[in-house]
This record gives sequence, C-alpha cells and structure tokens, in this order.
Amino acid sequence: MSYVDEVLEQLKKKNASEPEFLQAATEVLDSLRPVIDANEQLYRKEAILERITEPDRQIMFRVPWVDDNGQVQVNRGFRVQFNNAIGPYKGGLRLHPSVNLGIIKFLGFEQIFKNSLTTLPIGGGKGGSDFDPKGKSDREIMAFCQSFMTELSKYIGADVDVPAGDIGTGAREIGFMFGQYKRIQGMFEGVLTGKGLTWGGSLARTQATGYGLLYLTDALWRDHGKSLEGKTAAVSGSGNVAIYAIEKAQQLGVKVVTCSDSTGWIYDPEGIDVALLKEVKEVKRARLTEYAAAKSSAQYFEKKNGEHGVWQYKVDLALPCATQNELDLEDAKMLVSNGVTSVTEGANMPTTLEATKYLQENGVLFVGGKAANAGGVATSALEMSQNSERLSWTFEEVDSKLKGIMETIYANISDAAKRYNMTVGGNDDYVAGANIAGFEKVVDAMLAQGVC
Ligand SMILES: NC(=O)C1=CN([C@@H]2O[C@H](COP(=O)(O)OP(=O)(O)OC[C@H]3O[C@@H](n4cnc5c(N)ncnc54)[C@H](O)[C@@H]3O)[C@@H](O)[C@H]2O)C=CC1
Ligand SMILES: O=C(O)CCC(=O)C(=O)O
Repeated sequence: MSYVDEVLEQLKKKNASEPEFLQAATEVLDSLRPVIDANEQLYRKEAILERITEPDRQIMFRVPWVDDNGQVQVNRGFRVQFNNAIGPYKGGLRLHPSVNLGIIKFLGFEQIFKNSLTTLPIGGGKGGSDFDPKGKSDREIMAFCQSFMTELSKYIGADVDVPAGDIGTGAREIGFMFGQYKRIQGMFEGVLTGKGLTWGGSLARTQATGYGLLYLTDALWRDHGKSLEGKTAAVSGSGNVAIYAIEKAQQLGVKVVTCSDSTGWIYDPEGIDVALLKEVKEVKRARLTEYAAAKSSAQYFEKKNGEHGVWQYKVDLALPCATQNELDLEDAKMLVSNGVTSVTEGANMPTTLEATKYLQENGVLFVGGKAANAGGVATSALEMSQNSERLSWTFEEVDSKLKGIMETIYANISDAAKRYNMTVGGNDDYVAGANIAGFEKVVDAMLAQGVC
C-alpha cells in the first residue's frame, strides 16, 4: 500500500468522528501523491505525514459566563495548535453553535498550508467555541469573551500563538478579548490581530480577505487571457469576507447579483448596494430581509433544503464566502450548465470534494480557499510586523503588499502544478498546486528541525 493510502487509512480510524477534518486531510494528502512518491523513503522514515496530520496540541476548556437574566451559561472553548514549523501558530477564532473539535481541527490543518502560501513566517492553528453570538447583548458578548480569554491567555502570546477573527468574531469580540488578555498578563503586545486602529490594528485588515480574493481571481483571469470587467458574479455570505469581496469586485467592474446569510439569500439584478449591505450587517447586525425592504430591485428568498440558492443564477464567476460545504455537487452542475468560468473560494472549504472534482473536470478555473482567501491571514502577519516595529503603515502600503502577496500566491500555485504536471479539465490543477507549494516549505522546515 502507498504511504499516502496507509496514512489516510490510519487517519480514518483515529478520527472517525471528525468528517470535516477527514475531508480536508483527504484532499491534501491525495493531491500530494506525486511529491510523496518522489521522496517516499525519506518521508516514511521521518513520519512526515503522520506528524503533519497530528496537531502539536488540542486545548479544550469550559467557558462559564453569566447571561442578562443572571443565569450561568457554559460553553466549550477550543484552540488547536497544529504546526509551528515556520512561525508562531496563527489562525482565527470561530464563534458558532456548530463548532466542535473536528471543525476546529480541519480549519487548523488548512491554516498550515494557507499560512505557508502567504510567504510570511506563520504556523497553523485555529480556535473557537460553540457559543452563539446571535441575539446576545453587548454585555453578554463581553462576559463570554472575557471568560474565554481568561483560559485561552495561558496558551497564547505574540511569539507563541496569535489568534484573530473568523465567523462570529469581529472587531467587537477581538476588543473584549484583547482587553482581558492585557489585564491578565499585564502586558500590551500583538497577541491578537484584527485589532482596532487606535490600539495596534492594521489598516486594510478588515478588507483584506475579500480584497485578496479578488486580487487572486483577477490574476487568474488575466493569466487565462480574460478580463473581469463587465462580468457578473454570485457571492454567498454577507459577513466580513463577502462584503469586501463584493466591494472589490465592483471596483474591478464586476456586477455582483447575490449575497446570503444562514436563513436566506438576496437576488439583486441591479447589483448589490455595498453601502446598504454594510449598514444592515455591520451597523445594525440585522437580517438580509432589511436589505430587501430598503431596495426595490432586490428580492429575498428563504432558504430551503435542496435549493441551489445563490448558485442557481447565470454568472461568470462564483465566490463562496459563507461556510464549509455550502456548494455541493448539484450546485456545481447548475453553475457549469450556466457557463460559469471560475469558482474561487473566500470561505474555508465551502465546496464539497465531489463538487470540486466536477467543476475542475468540466473546465472551470477553480482555486481553493487555502490560496484564494489567504489575504486575510497574510494581512494579519503584516499587522504582527507593524506591532513588532511599533509603526503603522498607510492603507495604500498594506493594500499594495496584499495585492503583491496574492499575485505571488497565484504564481506559486500555478508553478507547483506545472512542476508536477498536475492538470485537470485542460487547466492547471490549482488545488494540487496550492497543497504542494504550501507543503514544500513546511516539510523543509520540519526536516531541518529534527524529530519534534
Ligand atoms: N474573516 C477572515 O479574515 C477570514 C475568514 N475566512 C472564512 O470565510 C468564511 C466567512 O467568514 P467571515 O466573513 O469572517 O464570517 P462572518 O461571521 O463575518 O460572516 C459569516 C457569513 O456566513 C454566513 N453563515 C455562517 N454560517 C452559515 C451557515 N451554516 N449557513 C449559511 N451561511 C452561514 C453568515 O450568515 C455570514 O453571512 C468562513 O469560512 C471563514 O472561516 C477565511 C479567511 C479569513
Ligand atoms: O487573520 C488570521 O489570523 C486568521 C484568518 C483565518 O482564520 C483564516 O485564514 O481562515
């Protein structure tokens, strides 16, 4: 049996209750086959695949807090520190009722390769809690964040592990957590990214994931002799990534006709009004029905199981920016029959393995989240650099570095695909290219650092 198959089999036995982690690990290991085959003896002896798929540590803890009725609530907190071969652990904190160890592990695993692709010195980690911020008062959010950080603060630090935002964790939550860390450790340091601009945050971090997604998509289209100008896009989600993906898409001349949240979606043939979307989602924290109520060209649809939602429209590019496994095989078939040119992932693993394969085999230009959404964490690393040198760079400086990083990521993943002859549906296999390019750097560091 090949080394890859052996390790996949062990992983399935050991992590049977973690489907998302197994999905992420299968995608990565499958696409690394040519690299592993070329170095099988060394990698087997050094147990590289066993080591890279086993987190350095998984921290799980109780998060007690008091709600507005005086009732004590208990949530579960997680931090998975996966791999620090190339830098301190780095990755966001997800606050969502669906959070469990397997989800945090899949996200932390993906972060190893994504962070390596940024070209910056950051390792992979992820954390979060099954706490649901929806409908909570500011005081309840603060109580939860303070309790969460009271425990987490024992395991993180500016050179150890630097968390940031993710689903459910935005500027407000990062503020409450930073305040509590400072209070407990008696120290002001760059322990979190996504901070406010008056206390160590970086300009352009808010925009970075969405903008970066479009910089990479633009590089992809240009490399294939195409222009985004005048094209139409479907976006899912209406959070941080989706909002700034829509904003940058529009700046590049793309009309975005959809967005969504967990209860439904908007179709707006005139194009999404980003200012209105920001007002509804960032200021009022309201549902998308408010967007539809304020704009006559927009229609709101309640989500029902088995419907294609935002993926049913005839568009040139699809930008999934909500959550994992939100674009399945049936959605992929719909997109292909409507002639979509590219799917580039703003969210982490939004496309199922079957859907990815179908899109690629049918000639769609497909770039997975590890490469396409790396602009967020890359800009977090730029925030860490600014914190270390006690300086703040201008918006233009950070944005131009972000654009350069996304163009380099695209060049590196295409190069890796070409070096290993990885093609699918007549295109370079960018999924394999991203996994290979991310892996090469981490494995090199792991081999140099001995058995650890
Ligand atoms: N914020 C960041 O810098 C980065 C975020 N990501 C990924 O992008 C995705 C979106 O994250 P953010 O925009 O930061 O979060 P957010 O909390 O700002 O927005 C999340 C969006 O997804 C929707 N959503 C959440 N769960 C859903 C579900 N089960 N079904 C349908 N919709 C759902 C929410 O309604 C919201 O519109 C996630 O996969 C996240 O891991 C990836 C890289 C960086
Ligand atoms: O900025 C960061 O450190 C975290 C970003 C993140 O969680 C992600 O890339 O999925």
